[in-house]
Amino acid sequence: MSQEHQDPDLNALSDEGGRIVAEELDILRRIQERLDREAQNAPGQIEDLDAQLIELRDALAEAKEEDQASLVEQMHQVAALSRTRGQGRDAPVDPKNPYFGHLRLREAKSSRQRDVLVGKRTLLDDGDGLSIVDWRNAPVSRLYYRYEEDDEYEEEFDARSLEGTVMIRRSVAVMDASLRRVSAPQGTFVSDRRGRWRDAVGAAKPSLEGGVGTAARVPTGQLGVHSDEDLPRADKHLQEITALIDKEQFNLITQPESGIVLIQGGAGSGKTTVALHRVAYLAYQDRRRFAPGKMLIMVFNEALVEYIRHVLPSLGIDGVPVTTYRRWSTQLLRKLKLRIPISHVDGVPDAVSRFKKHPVVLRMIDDRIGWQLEEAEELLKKRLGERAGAEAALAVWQRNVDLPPVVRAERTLDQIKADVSIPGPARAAAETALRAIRDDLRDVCDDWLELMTDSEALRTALREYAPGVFNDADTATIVRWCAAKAVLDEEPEAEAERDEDEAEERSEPSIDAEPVAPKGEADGDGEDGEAEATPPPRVRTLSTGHTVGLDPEDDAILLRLLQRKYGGLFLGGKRFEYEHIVIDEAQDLAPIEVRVLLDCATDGQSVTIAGDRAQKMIFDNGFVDWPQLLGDAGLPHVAIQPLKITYRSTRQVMELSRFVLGPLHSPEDALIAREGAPVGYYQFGDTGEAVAFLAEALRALMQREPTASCALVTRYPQQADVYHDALRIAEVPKLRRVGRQDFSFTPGIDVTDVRQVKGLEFDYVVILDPTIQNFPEVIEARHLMHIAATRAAHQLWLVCSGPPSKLIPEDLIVASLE
Ligand SMILES: Nc1ncnc2c1ncn2[C@@H]1O[C@H](COP(=O)(O)OP(=O)(O)OP(=O)(O)O)[C@@H](O)[C@H]1O
Repeated sequence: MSQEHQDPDLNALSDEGGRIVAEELDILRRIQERLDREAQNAPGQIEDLDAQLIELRDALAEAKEEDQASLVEQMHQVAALSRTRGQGRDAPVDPKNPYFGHLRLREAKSSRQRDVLVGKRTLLDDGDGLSIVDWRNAPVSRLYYRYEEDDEYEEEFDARSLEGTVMIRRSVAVMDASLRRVSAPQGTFVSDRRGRWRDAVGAAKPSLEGGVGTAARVPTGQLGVHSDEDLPRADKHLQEITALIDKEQFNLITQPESGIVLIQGGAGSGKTTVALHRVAYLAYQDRRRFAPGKMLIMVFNEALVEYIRHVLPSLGIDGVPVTTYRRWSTQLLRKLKLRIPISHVDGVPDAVSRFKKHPVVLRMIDDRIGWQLEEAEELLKKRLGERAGAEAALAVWQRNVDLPPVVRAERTLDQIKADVSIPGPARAAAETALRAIRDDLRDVCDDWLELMTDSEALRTALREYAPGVFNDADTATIVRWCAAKAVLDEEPEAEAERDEDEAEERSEPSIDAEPVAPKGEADGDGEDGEAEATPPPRVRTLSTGHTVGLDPEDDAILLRLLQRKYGGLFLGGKRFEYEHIVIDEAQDLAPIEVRVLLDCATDGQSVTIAGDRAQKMIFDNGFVDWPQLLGDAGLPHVAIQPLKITYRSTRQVMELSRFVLGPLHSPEDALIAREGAPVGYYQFGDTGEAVAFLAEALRALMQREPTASCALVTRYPQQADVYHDALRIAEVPKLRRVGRQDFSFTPGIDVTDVRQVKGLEFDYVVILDPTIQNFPEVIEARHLMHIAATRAAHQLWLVCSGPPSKLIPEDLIVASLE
């Protein structure tokens, strides 16, 4: 039902609130009437946008100064529309949800006022002074994101400087064609479904002042801070987030298309939000270059894959592959058809995993390639001997020094073959040598086997490049485990005979291999199809009963070897690459993995890296801080862009989370978060008592706030099983046990363990049994408890049925006993 059919009741608002809301209702009505008119009058009519552009350009040349601003703006809008339509992806303004921001601008020169609305599509001004600008149309929407109400603005549009004052800046929520919320500097006003408007309380934005006095008051022992389920909440609708994006976030989203943007931000500061909006922004700027299939979003776990896939359509970028590193690398390696079967073994010893993620491996790869090239040159020289033309042939090889090794050998071979100025005998000798060199350089499986099984070289590298990192026992484990990989070099006879075609398929990758479309490679959809198309994964079983296969960490090593040898990854003769790559939660990747990803970006390296040093979950990748990761990944000069405001969690949650982090938290980070309900600590003698208390609180919560999401988070999965079973018996509604990242992202109660919840968000979080055993005073426990706590948007409880962890502030525990 649209707003016009309702009878809004503004009686409960102050005069100012009433005036603001009435003004917004009027604008919405005018826009909706116009959209109705357009839909009736000209269904399917396609405007000649090019003609409009030319008209506007001519008008601009002759326009009076006071009209220029509006004309330039319209030109931008038409140009943007034209770009979108040119790709056949036009979508009209959605009358149910036409815009989310409102600016009233007064131009300095003409003193004329115009209303510019910001939304997800463009609607040109048809003379009534109202237009909608696509938020991705940066020159215009920049005014919305960069300026506050009453600010004077000065912006360059196409080399013209436009000046004026922002008279009004409001964000609005239109849901199902009805205006439901208006946020203005004067206040936030909300309407229920029946059109009754009121002032919103407790909705203060995070600010440096801390919004004192706006905390939602919650009776002790009650889970839940919202009394009115009718109230639309900011954090549940991504479209609204687009309205709320702040200046710093917008600056990051609209960074130049090329180059690496590294975002460091605390939990809930909007890193993922910024990264996804950046993808949408780039796609809008250049749909051809940043087509969905040419971008990649790499996230930490399957739950985030699912969550982001849900979100992409609302940003207009569905079709962008979203995946995890593991899935991506395994699928890619299978497509590359190496002669070693791509199947992984479990139970990799910690020391081995740590070694394979350590930058030492990058150095070992570089060293190995260095030796190979030296040996190659020696061989070439030896074969050429004193023959006439030897120097000329050698000079060709040396001239190609900057090419990737395999390409260098191939190119040199071709050039020498074609160079008739080199006498025949020298040419023939060079050709023989170069063929052998090329074949040797191409064999990355051999490289990998050598790296793993040359025990002496391994020991030396560990000693030299990672002194003190691996002790003698670690080194022994690494050498032993890796040496066993030698067996992968042997093709079991039965298998080789069983399927000759298959063996053929697994031959060394070649730049001229059969074409395989890169699209779908990493989009996750191919997982099943992938399994069908690729030889079933196999491992070798030794007589000892041990299975030998690749370790998960080997994927990155093999991919890196291929990149170094071939100058990239090639599928079907084409470089496998992306126009833009998002790497989320980058602190949990190893430098070698980041390096592999970066080298999958096209020239210009358009990459967004987001992460938080405080949210480490992988502890064996050697991550200490960004400068070191960037250095190891070959990016020493990338600037780190901070996001400082916490949007997800309240000040109370963040204060507790900082205490939990202890020395891992950098004290210079200011805490900017909105006020909220106090963190609750509840101590019980045993689990049964805790369950009884929780069951009551959760039942009441689900009754009061049926749309709420709540996570009950344990340290270990088995503990989640226990709580889940007990709560189920206690008939807690909408209860789910989430054990394998299979969140439904719907209202209800998810019982899960801390490793599942990374990157996610819930209205309420209860950490179950934060005891001294579950969360001891060690780095890993600090990070894990911090991650669990910062998933809470509104309220956090700690429910403990054992001696409490030292990571919980003493005064919180004491207060709970009073
Ligand atoms: N400018 C903003 N105004 C209001 N809410 C915002 C803003 N930016 C982000 N948010 C909201 O804050 C929450 C956290 O955002 P997001 O998940 O992007 O943060 P993050 O930094 O990736 O978090 P984490 O590192 O904890 O996973 C989301 O609900 C998001 O919609």
